[in-house]
Amino acid sequence: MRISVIGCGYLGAVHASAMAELGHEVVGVDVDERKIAALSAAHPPFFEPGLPEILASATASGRLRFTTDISEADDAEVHFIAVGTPQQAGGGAADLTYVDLAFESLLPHVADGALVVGKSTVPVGTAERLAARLAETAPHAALAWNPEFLREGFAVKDTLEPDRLVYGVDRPESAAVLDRVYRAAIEAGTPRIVTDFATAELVKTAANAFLATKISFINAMADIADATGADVTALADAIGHDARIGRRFLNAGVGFGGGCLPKDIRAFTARAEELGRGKSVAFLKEIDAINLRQRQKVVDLAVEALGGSVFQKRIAVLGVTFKPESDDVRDSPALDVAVHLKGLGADVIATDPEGIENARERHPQLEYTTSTEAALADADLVVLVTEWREYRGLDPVDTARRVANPVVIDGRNVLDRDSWRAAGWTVRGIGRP
Ligand SMILES: NC(=O)C1=CN([C@@H]2O[C@H](COP(=O)(O)OP(=O)(O)OC[C@H]3O[C@@H](n4cnc5c(N)ncnc54)[C@H](O)[C@@H]3O)[C@@H](O)[C@H]2O)C=CC1
Ligand SMILES: O=C(O)[C@H]1O[C@H](OP(=O)(O)OP(=O)(O)OC[C@H]2O[C@@H](n3ccc(=O)[nH]c3=O)[C@H](O)[C@@H]2O)[C@H](O)[C@@H](O)[C@@H]1O
Repeated sequence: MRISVIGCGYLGAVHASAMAELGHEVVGVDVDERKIAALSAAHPPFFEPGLPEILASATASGRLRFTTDISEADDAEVHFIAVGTPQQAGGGAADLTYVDLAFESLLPHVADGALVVGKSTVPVGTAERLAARLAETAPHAALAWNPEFLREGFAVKDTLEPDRLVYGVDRPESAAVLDRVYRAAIEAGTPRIVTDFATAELVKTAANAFLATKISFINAMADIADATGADVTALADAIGHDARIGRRFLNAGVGFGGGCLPKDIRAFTARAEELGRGKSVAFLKEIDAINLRQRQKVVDLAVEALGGSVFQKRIAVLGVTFKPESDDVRDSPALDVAVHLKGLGADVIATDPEGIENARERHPQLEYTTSTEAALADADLVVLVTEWREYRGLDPVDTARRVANPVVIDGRNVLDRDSWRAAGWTVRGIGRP
């Protein structure tokens, strides 16, 4: 099929490449010339495992090209909209400017019989509004909402082998078109839910709200564990054995960040308030507050570990991205902690395998190094805030020799406390003695 993907960021670049990998003819469109130049040269403009390989093979096959010229989307049968929906400046609601602009710029290029498919995460009601606009200007085309559930770090696999497909449609023909797009996944038995626009939009928001709630729940338990000497990791293991609860997303620590969970729960709250249903999701404000307190907790632990002040103390911050296997620093708890410690007068040196460039762009005031050894050298305190494999795998004996003072705050509860303590370290975790 001929497909266009409007917006080639973390979601769109992977989607476009994956669709071409599946055999479709794909054009990726973005307004960012640098991004398009990089993608056209088969260089991913961000770090995502597996993307370089499929981008290279799809580009070489001739089935994938990138452009800043939206008129090249003209002959596509399916147009995916994958532009950003960030948090509005000065409020919690989603900023739909990019969706609206992309949609308007696409309208003159929508052929009769084409399907416009929203992938961006939007407030419920958006699809209905855009469908009405489409009916005015391209009455022989249709709209669908097909939310995306990929995780950064696993984006390629999640796109090629999704755990479910959700189609929000207003006519059966649209579902049939999407079935052709996702034929491979459907033949592999992927569950598919065909529903209306509002439900499809809400499925996405609800899924992210649930995941955020799960993380804040365990972080709330970690706080009680801290007050009582209990161990939140053992608690999570024990409740996680109950299949109704499940162990995944019960890792206590510095909390959730990224370009999605934080802004999505705020946008959901704002939309529910607009609908007069603010009370129903008021708990999400508490989920957000618990999450942000985790960042402060790690900073407080650092101050405490250094005897009440971090002023002019050398602190090695391990990790700046919001999670491992990504270079994304959007709303990153790790970077927030580093910035906060710097603000308290600490001599912070932050390191990360992939995120330094993005971090430096946002916070040039911090000192960065890509070398873990250089970060650790003569540190008065080590703060692990993104659980990259290389930090989890640090040898406590060797690491103790590099630092000035063997004290570590394990902001992700990933270090083996016994072996670190046996090597002379003072170890502080989150919700663990
Ligand atoms: N990043 C992720 O893991 C996931 C993101 N999403 C949702 O997907 C959407 C996109 O997110 P990301 O890819 O992370 O954002 P991003 O910021 O990485 O990418 C958005 C892209 O859209 C481009 N763009 C903006 N206006 C445009 C226009 N008028 N025409 C063409 N391109 C335009 C930007 O230049 C940028 O490259 C958001 O709604 C997000 O919530 C959903 C699931 C996963
Ligand atoms: O809408 C989106 O963009 C995506 O948001 C999340 O994906 P992602 O942001 O890539 O990352 P997650 O793996 O969900 O992690 C989010 C944050 O939660 C934190 N987290 C995760 C799990 C956990 O147990 N504890 C915890 O603190 C991570 O460190 C990270 O900061 C969802 O998992 C995806 O399904 C969704 O498509």
